[in-house]
Formats: sequence, C-alpha cells, structure tokens
Amino acid sequence: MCARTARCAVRWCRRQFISISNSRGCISNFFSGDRPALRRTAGNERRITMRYDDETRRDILSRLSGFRLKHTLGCEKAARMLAQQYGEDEDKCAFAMLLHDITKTFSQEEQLNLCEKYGIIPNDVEKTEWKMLHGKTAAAIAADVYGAPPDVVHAISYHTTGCADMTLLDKIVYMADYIEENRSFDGVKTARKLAARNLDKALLYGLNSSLRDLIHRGKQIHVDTVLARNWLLEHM
Ligand SMILES: Nc1ncnc2c1ncn2[C@@H]1O[C@H](COP(=O)(O)OP(=O)(O)O)[C@@H](O)[C@H]1O
Repeated sequence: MCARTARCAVRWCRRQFISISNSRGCISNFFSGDRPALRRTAGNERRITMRYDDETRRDILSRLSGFRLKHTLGCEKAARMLAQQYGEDEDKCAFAMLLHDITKTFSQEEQLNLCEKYGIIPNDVEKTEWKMLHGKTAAAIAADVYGAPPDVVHAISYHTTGCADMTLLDKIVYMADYIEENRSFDGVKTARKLAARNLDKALLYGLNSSLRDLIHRGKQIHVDTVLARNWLLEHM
C-alpha cells in the first residue's frame, strides 16, 4: 500500500471511529439486541479489539438468512482458502467475509440513516446506486459493533468496488465474494481458476467483468472501480 492510500485509510477509519464514539442510540433494531463483541471499559469507552470467536460468529450468522446466509458462508470458506494460499491472516479474512454483507438487505432509508449516523457521505454514484452503500455501512457496523480492526474495516468497505492500492486482505475479500461456491454467473469458473493461480490476474478479470456488466446494463460506474483497475494494471 502506498503512503498516500495508507494515510487515506487511516483518515477514513479515524472518521468512522470519531463518529462512532460520538453516536448515541441505535439506528436500526437489527443491532439493538445483545452485542457480545462489544466491549466497554469502566469509563464507558469502546476498546477496538477484534473479537473473532464462535460466539461472535454465531451472533453474526444469526442476523442473516436465506441466500445471504448461504452466500456469506460460501465467502467465509473461499476467503479462508485464499488466505491459506496467499499467506494472509485467515481469521481476519473470515471475519471480514462474515460481516461484508451484514447491511445488504437494508432499505434505502436504513442505508441513509446509517450513513448519517456514521458520517459516511455518499458520492453521486452511491446516491443513485444506493445499494452499493452496504459496503460502507457494513464496514462501519463491523468497527462499531464487532470491534473490527482498520484493515478489516477497509476491506469490507471496498468489497464491491475495489480501490487503488488494494492490500492482500482487500484483494482476498473482493475475490472471495466474487468466486464463492454459490456464484453461478458466466465466467465464474474462469475466475476461480485464475484465483487459484494468480490473485492479481483474477482480480483484473473480476474488475473487467464487473465494468463490462455495468456498461451493458447502462449503469453508472463508481470511480473506485476505475481507480482499482488502473492501479492494478500499473502494478501487476
Ligand atoms: N463498480 C460499480 N459501480 C457502480 N455500481 C456498482 C458497482 N459495483 C456494483 N454496483 C451496483 O451495486 C449494487 C450491489 O453490487 P454487489 O454488491 O456487487 O452485488 P452482489 O454482491 O449481490 O452481486 C448493484 O446494484 C450493482 O449494480
């Protein structure tokens, strides 16, 4: 990761944490029950420590159902496999995958409420393609409710678009989401084969396919996907 992106990531995460520590109450009932991963010190301040254990995993999975649950489990499995192969922290990858779609089924109103709560400012594309906001809102929940560390928060935030200066963790999270065993779109087999051989080639394949698909569907394109592709072409 270049120094500029590292600084941006830190600034972004710091913004999340500042707004988190200022926030009061709970926007969505979805997260108002017991929160086993949330730790408080005697002074009622949150300690940001990643807690990835069976209880937390069960808590996260209990908030998902149907295809989203199946997809999340598939992502967790794929991410562990990629982490083993490419030498990344398996638990961090699995933790990111468990949380990456935690707000995916939320309505536009709920997404925007979470944006307001966590100080996320949607850009023009995100205002139209509001479903994309689930990456950023899930990242904020991951930090706030589940104590996810900044690198996991960053990977969740960019799992839909990619970004410039992607870390190994970012790449694994993006690709695990793309190739997990429940995906069946044209080209997924090629993406799986590439991911088993060369993660950057697989990532480029995924970014190219997503861009083609968005163009085919007449959709706007998020700038981070363009930046991700340009950066990858320069650095692979
Ligand atoms: N790079 C992008 N630019 C603009 N919109 C995008 C981009 N990637 C995804 N989207 C839109 O965001 C929404 C969620 O995408 P995504 O999370 O990739 O879906 P899924 O994981 O369910 O296939 C979709 O409406 C999709 O069209």
